[in-house]
Amino acid sequence: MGYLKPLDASMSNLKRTRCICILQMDAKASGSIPSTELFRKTTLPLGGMLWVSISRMVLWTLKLYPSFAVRKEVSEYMKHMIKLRDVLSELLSEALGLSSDHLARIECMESEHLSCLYYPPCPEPNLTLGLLKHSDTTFFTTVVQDDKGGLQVFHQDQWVNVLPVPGALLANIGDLMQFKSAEHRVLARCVGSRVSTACCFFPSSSHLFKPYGPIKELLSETNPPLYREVSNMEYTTAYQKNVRHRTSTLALFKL
Ligand SMILES: O=C(O)CCC(=O)C(=O)O
Ligand SMILES: [Fe+2]
Repeated sequence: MGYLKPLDASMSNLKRTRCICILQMDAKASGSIPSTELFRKTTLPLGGMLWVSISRMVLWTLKLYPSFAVRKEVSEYMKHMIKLRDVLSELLSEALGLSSDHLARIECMESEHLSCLYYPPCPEPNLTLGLLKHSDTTFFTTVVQDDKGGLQVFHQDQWVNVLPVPGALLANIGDLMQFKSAEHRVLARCVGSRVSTACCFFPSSSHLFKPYGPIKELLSETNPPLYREVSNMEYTTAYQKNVRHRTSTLALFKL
């Protein structure tokens, strides 16, 4: 990890991002269905139209050749991610002093969603971010980044580079775990593109309105709940509202 202070002051108010989500896939939905809505954010003023046009061409190519998005490798990758989720679920349960199947039983990470992100080179990386500062609205997310770097996590009041480690996966704690989720962002770079995949785990859509809250077995007089119960639907709705104002959503659910 390396610390990166000087850029931060000048970049903390940036609102422009330069990242295309080239594939979104819900692995449970009949094997693999590529989403046709592949955009993240397109808010570049200068040169933006050209960039958007190129992005649209990528979208059209994917629509014309949907098999691109359902390649065997993607399905295989998801199978491995699901196995990893099961192992992490057991390890996290045990680390909390619960039975190893506790988190699996409450079905808090039953669904998975894969995003493949493409960050094109940016002529003005000092004016644009690859991905704005955010926390994930998931239970947790695993990220694989290529060797270009650019991912940063907010730690002890500064942005810290998460340097790529060959063969390593990152596991990001998401908001639904209701610990302090890791705020992160991705820098834009002027030379060469960057790709990453983010595999998100969250409660299944059949539990959209199921309230999740502090685990009762872990509460005591000296360890009272810090957050109230919240459903995935309620949380996601609040998050989307808040993201526009760039304020913390977790804070809304604090007791
Ligand atoms: O591209 C990355 O390294 C991070 C992606 C990310 O944070 C996300 O998709 O939520
Ligand atoms: Fe993220």
